[in-house]
Amino acid sequence: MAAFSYICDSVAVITMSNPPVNALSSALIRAVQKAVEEAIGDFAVEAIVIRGDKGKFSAGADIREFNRLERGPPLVSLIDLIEDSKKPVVAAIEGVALGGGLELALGCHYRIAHAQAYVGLPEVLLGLVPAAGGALRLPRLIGISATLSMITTGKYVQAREALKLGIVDKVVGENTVDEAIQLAKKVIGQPLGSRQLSTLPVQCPPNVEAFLDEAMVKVKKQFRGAQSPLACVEVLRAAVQLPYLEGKKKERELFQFLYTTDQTRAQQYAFFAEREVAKWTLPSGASWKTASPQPIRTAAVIGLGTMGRSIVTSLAKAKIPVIALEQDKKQLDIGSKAVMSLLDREILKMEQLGHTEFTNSLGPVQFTLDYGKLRDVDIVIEAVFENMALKKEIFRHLSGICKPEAFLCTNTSGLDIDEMASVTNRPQMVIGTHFFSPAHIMKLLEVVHGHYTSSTTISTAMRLAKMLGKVGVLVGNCPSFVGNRLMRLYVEQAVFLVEEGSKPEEIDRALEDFGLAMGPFRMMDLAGLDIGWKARTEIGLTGPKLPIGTPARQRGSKRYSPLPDILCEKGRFGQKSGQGWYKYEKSGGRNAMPDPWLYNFLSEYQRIHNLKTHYVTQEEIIERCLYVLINEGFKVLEDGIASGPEDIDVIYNNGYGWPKYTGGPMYYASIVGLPVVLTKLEKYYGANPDIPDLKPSSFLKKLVSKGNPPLKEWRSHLGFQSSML
Ligand SMILES: CC/C=C\CC(=O)SCCNC(=O)CCNC(=O)[C@H](O)C(C)(C)COP(=O)(O)OP(=O)(O)OC[C@H]1O[C@@H](n2cnc3c(N)ncnc32)[C@H](O)[C@@H]1OP(=O)(O)O
Repeated sequence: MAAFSYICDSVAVITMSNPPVNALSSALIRAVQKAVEEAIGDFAVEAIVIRGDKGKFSAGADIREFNRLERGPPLVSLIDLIEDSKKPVVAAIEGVALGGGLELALGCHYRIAHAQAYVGLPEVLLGLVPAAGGALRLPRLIGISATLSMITTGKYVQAREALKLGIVDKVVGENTVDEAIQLAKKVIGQPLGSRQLSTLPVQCPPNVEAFLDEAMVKVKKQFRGAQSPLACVEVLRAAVQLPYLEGKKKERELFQFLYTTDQTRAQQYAFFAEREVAKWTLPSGASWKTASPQPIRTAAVIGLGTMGRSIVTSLAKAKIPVIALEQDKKQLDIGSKAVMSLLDREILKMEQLGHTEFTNSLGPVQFTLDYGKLRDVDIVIEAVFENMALKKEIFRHLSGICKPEAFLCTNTSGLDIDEMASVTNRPQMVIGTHFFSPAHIMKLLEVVHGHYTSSTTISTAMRLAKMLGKVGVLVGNCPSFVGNRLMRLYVEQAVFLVEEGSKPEEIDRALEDFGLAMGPFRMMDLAGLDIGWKARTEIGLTGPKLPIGTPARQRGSKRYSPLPDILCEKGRFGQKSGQGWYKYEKSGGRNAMPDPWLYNFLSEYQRIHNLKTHYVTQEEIIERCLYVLINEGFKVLEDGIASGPEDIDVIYNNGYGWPKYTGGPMYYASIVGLPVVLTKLEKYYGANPDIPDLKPSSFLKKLVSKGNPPLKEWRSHLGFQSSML
């Protein structure tokens, strides 16, 4: 744990060591402080280099210590000690310098970074603000505008971009520590005034107050409901308006306020939940620890529709050579052009960030009509449209062509993995890899484990997620898996509320105000209403397969709303047709406007079906839409489709635009209190007995009867249910 120092030609090298990421725990801060004091007091030492052990500078404050009552020595005084040192201090940044790690480096007089390193102030992602001088020193180094972008988004900045911005003084390809020692020697005896960032003026754009006012408005809109991005703008205002020492007080004040909020607790939970889900275990005992992933050196994608194109892009971005296959020449031409344009956009983005080498580091993409080219790939991802017969035909075909060691994946968003696996000669190597659109951007990969899937296959798919920069969540095989299974009920509830008298824009506003990235109606319009319509037609919920005489608003004993089907029959498919739940300026337009036509249509619909409408409050919208989803989450746990509430939360936070500052649906339920959720569900089910999905799940009831245990104990109450994992 201890930082130790040694002297190399009058340069003391201090190594921070706290595996695996050298998080600045109380013990590490104390140890570094001691080492710096020793080095400063040692006559033989003329300069100091600070580095992190095992190729990582530091991932910042030790988040695991956040909830402990006893507090260690403040990082701020260590950083001040470093900055005030009369002997030059150089940070040798390898791997990461994040949060408090970067703040410590900003206290150093010089910074050298390895080309593969990245830096950032991601406190905002934990619901906090940088509070060890970072938000005050950084604008003095790189200006208000660049700092604003970094601290409000928490984005990680690669070394070359950091150099361009002025965060680091030099980027090196190798021997970072040796280079830092050389630099330290070179600057011995030189004045350090201009290198003590806290003493410099803040670099402001003209009319900085107006700039910050505008920033506040933008940030409020962009991070709706989140407190920490607003506090980040406030810290910058303090940096501009106040002398450094007073700015420090304000920084501390904001940090201490945020530190006590539910939002930061939820975001810390979300952070650890993401790491937790990587540690999958099966009831058989196989786990992430015992299974060995196989190497993925080459991949193929079948189908170049919207999903296929972005999956190819995602693989290419991860430098995995990929073969993209289409069934006919016309589709191949359209698809390949679309992929090339996506890749061009990615290259442009990277070039703008200063990564000139990026073009060469994309994995090569080859387009083909020939299945034979897939003979040697390590993994195939099928991404054709949702038709079981077609998918089975493809899997049968792949079985005969691909090498026996190749893994066969499907991007289905809800069809049966086992049925596909059953037509192959390697069912144990078939797995669902459910990407989210656009796949080269969205962080989630739902990894769907079928009955036959081997632990090696799971481990390889989970490794693929990591290679693509995604969070892989292992779930069991059931219709619609986890994400869409819950989402379907949420959307259905929203449509029922429209039948009952609410308007799409009222429902969207309520849920967007809650923090969801997009309300259900805008989401349906964006995705295309025809997709769900086709799926419902195929399974006979509507269209020609629907038995004659079926009541319009009932399927079996359950309530059904034909509203989305009727809109499709009228050619209202959403954005693509210029009208859906909203109207748009043109086909393909994005500006959703309430549509008076729809109001008339709904009144007529309510009249025809003799529906009694009522005033739907914002509270009812939130509760019915979210609690029905949460209720299904409990059923998913009960069915053994997800192994814990964390899995569901990670899926929703990363794939469905759920506000991370509420932790995810299951964590949110735990904060609201399970007895409250249960009581409300009972009330809504009582009023709507034809919506059985509102009937509280037995697992929810069980948890309430056990005294509403904290979320981390829920798994232990699952009992001996049959796990599908
Ligand atoms: C006054 C307050 C001052 C400062 C405030 C702060 O500094 S807040 C902290 C800001 N830092 C961060 O938010 C960094 C978060 N970490 C990451 O982004 C990634 O973990 C990282 C460092 C890029 C490494 O990613 P990788 O994919 O390689 O590994 P993984 O994420 O699985 O992490 C490995 C294990 O390290 C644990 N860990 C990571 N960061 C921290 C941290 N700051 N504190 C404590 N622990 C950390 C992570 O949980 C993993 O643990 P494990 O037990 O193996 O699951």
